[in-house]
Amino acid sequence: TGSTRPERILAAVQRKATKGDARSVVNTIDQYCRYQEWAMNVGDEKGAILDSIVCEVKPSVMLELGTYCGYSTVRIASMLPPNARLLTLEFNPAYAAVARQVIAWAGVEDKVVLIEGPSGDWIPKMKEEFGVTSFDLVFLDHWKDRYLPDTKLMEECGLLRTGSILLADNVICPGTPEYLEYVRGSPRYESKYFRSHLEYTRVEDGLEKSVFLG
Ligand SMILES: CCCNc1ncnc2c1ncn2[C@@H]1O[C@H](/C=C/CNC(=O)c2cc(-c3ccc(F)cc3)cc(O)c2O)[C@@H](O)[C@H]1O
Ligand SMILES: [Mg+2]
Repeated sequence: TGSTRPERILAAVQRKATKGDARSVVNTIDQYCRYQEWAMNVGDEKGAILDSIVCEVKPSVMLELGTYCGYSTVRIASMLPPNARLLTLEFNPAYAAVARQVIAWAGVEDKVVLIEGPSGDWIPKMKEEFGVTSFDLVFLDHWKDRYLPDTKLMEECGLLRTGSILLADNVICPGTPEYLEYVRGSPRYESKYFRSHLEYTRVEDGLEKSVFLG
């Protein structure tokens, strides 16, 4: 049995990226996925928008839904101050195993808690298991039809406070129509679209930033 795409991405990181250098890991994955084989990382163009929002918000506690290979996990963690925490949820054990090694190679494991399992099970346990009061920033990048149910679940679990920010990837491609309709139509959110492109392509895509108003 051959290697999987995430395993090949990890091999590229361990071969080419400087150990302990998060930016080198990010650049290596972007290089590999642009010139060797495409993969569903948020990528360099949308990643720059993600960086600017993480820098602006300066979250103390952040949640990422859908770790995959850990590309955005490393990107975000490299922007966080030492005492900030990034919790990231991944339910595919093989992807989680790759992500743990990518996160370790980047040297950001002290800021990251990778939780293996489905968001639907873990979101209701965030307070009791991880001492989370509320999330300052949530990056949604998992199955697109789960953005809306998981947002409603976070609301119900009291994990969003006035000013909490949701940042959603792929609102155009593959698209998250129900989620967009909800956050753009709800009086409880102030939403803004950041136009960009699908990672490593010229296809339109973008990020939706939605501030929870309480
Ligand atoms: C129970 C399911 C919901 N809860 C979940 N809880 C925890 N982890 C979950 C998860 N869902 C999915 N995941 C994980 O997130 C990741 C899934 C991401 C889904 N992303 C996409 O489909 C995607 C797809 C594209 C894409 C765009 C164009 C195209 F032609 C082909 C693909 C681009 C992207 O940027 C994407 O993010 C995987 O690692 C998966 O195991
Ligand atoms: Mg994505």
